[in-house]
Amino acid sequence: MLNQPISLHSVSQYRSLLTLNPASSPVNPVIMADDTEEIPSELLTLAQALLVASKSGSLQNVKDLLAQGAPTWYQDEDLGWSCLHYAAERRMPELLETLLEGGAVWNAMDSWGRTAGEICLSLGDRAGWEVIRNDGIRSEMLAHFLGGTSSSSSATHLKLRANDQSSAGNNEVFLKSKLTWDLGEDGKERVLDADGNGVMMGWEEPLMKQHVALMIAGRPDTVGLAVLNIGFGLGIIDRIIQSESPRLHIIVEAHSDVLAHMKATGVYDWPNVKVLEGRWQDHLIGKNLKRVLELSADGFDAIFMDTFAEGYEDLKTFFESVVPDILEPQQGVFSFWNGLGATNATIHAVSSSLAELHMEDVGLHVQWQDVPIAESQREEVWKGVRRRYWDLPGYKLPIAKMCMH
Ligand SMILES: C[S@@+](CC[C@H](N)C(=O)[O-])C[C@H]1O[C@@H](n2cnc3c(N)ncnc32)[C@H](O)[C@@H]1O
Repeated sequence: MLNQPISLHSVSQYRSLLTLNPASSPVNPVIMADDTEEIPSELLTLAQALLVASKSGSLQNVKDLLAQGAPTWYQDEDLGWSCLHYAAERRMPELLETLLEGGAVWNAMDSWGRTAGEICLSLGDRAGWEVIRNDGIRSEMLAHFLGGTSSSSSATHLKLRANDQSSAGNNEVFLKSKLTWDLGEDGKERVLDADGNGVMMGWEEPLMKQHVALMIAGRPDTVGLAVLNIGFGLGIIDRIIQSESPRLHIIVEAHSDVLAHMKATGVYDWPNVKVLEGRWQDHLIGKNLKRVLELSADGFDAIFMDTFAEGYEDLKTFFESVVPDILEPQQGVFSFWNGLGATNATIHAVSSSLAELHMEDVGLHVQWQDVPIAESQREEVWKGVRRRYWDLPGYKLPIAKMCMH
């Protein structure tokens, strides 16, 4: 596609905060109008003509400019809009297709962190949005096959491992960070790290309920279930799992403050609970995995993954290298907190689809449940929290099972 540096978007997972707000994300320099001294004047003229044509010209006009080499990566100074943003306002899917074929970047963000996809959504233009989303999936898959997503070989692709050394972006730093438990202004319990990032917040309880309902729903004998949960946090999901009386309930937790809290509140004494202290990587990768399987020889009926300050690559390692070996192959369900691209609807959709394709690669077939979460949009929920880790009205909840061929 193109080699110019464009806005760099980090897709974070697990409440890491390197999302899409330009004020807080590690954004590469966007090529905007104020960088004009770096752009040869003929190219600049073509770039500006393409913005105008995308905004109000004909499709042929846009095609002609692309044929002349007009750059699709240029974003104007006022709004930070690219040709794709202007085209998105016109509800012309074919125009979007033409620009994307001409090299426009599906996830270029404007000054407010919105992609052209958000413009389509705000206008109710589903067809236009799908054109952009599908291009995003194609382009991210291609980047993945070429090995470009986890390294930073191209600044235009989703960066699946956030380059953030703070507590919210680096698991090692987080695990040394002091945690505090308090009540938010919404009256709900929350746990914050030393930087004031929300590690887990009470507004998520209905979501956690939904995860358990969908993982365990329709199972006739919940008493017989073996469940594995990664990441205790506030223990919301573990309490819900306990109410289903599983025969085995393993909790893997790495943070010493959380472990101390669990001891102090009697979690270690819950029926059939076994707490594995340490990182999931220590217990579930390599030879130690065997020890966990000895606790449930047929594998686990439900596995849930919800950590903090880890990236998509960690989640991918989990579902590639752990899940297929320990999920009960007939009925077992794997689910995870889907915080992928959590502040931008288009990026949430594209990164969820990318995860789906990666799961298919290892024989996990995923179905998505669209869950509305109006609660997360309330202002008081986020008072006293450094940054929102979630900013969407809807959540794509994954339910994955091994494909039986
Ligand atoms: C978001 S909270 C989990 C919330 C939980 N689902 C609930 O319902 O309350 C994330 C938890 O994962 C733990 N954690 C982070 N990295 C981990 C790792 N690599 N292995 C195991 N636990 C980890 C954190 O200490 C934290 O307790």
